[in-house]
Amino acid sequence: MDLHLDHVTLVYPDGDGTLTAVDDVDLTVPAGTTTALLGPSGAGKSSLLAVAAGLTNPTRGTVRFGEDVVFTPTTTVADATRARLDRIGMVFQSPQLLGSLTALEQLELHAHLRGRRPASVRERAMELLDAVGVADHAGKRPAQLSGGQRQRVAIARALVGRPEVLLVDEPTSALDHERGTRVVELITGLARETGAATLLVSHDASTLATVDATERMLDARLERADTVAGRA
Ligand SMILES: Nc1ncnc2c1ncn2[C@@H]1O[C@H](COP(=O)(O)OP(=O)(O)OP(=O)(O)O)[C@@H](O)[C@H]1O
Repeated sequence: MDLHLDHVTLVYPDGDGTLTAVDDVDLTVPAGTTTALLGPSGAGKSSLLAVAAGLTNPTRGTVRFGEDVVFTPTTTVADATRARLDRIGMVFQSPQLLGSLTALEQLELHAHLRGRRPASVRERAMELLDAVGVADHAGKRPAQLSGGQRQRVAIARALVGRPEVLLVDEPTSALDHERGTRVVELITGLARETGAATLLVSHDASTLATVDATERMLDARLERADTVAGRA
């Protein structure tokens, strides 16, 4: 399913006034592809991701999956939570794994919370741990894994519910260039295989060789690609 942000604006209250963190952004991420979102600190990247994830409603505009309007200015918390559980996978800057669970259990719990049938979950979870290169560590807890391995488990966990949309916030910030590049490559490959429309926020353009498209955000707006190329 394609991800569409249609005229998305997000305004925060700010003292006596307001702050426009996202200003009339139009963006489509086709199913199975990965779009990277770059831009300086404070440009609005995390705010845009939060709207795409239904963590906050847009002030104006809508988020669609295909033709299906999923988040609007009036979406209820219950509907947003349900859509997030059923249809969206998220990877955060830090892996946010549960300390007492093994890698495999992190995925199983996540799938069960999403109401997936137990019988199919273990097989899918092992497939994904294999796909991200940590199948040999399925029985280990986070403290027994390296930073890169933990991030790989978090990526597998985000995909275990078979999400239509995958949202990734700075997955490489704790990794060196080599590992960061490999994690982005892994995400773009999995997006292609699973058909998830993937939006990936990054600070580090040098790790993005494998993404399908790059957008740059500045002062709450998207710059178009030709503008970016002109400035590169
Ligand atoms: N909850 C909030 N309330 C008020 N203002 C906020 C809130 N969250 C973010 N902002 C402001 O919105 C603007 C965009 O912030 P955002 O975190 O989306 O930027 P970013 O591009 O993700 O930055 P970074 O790369 O540093 O994470 C900033 O001016 C920020 O101060």
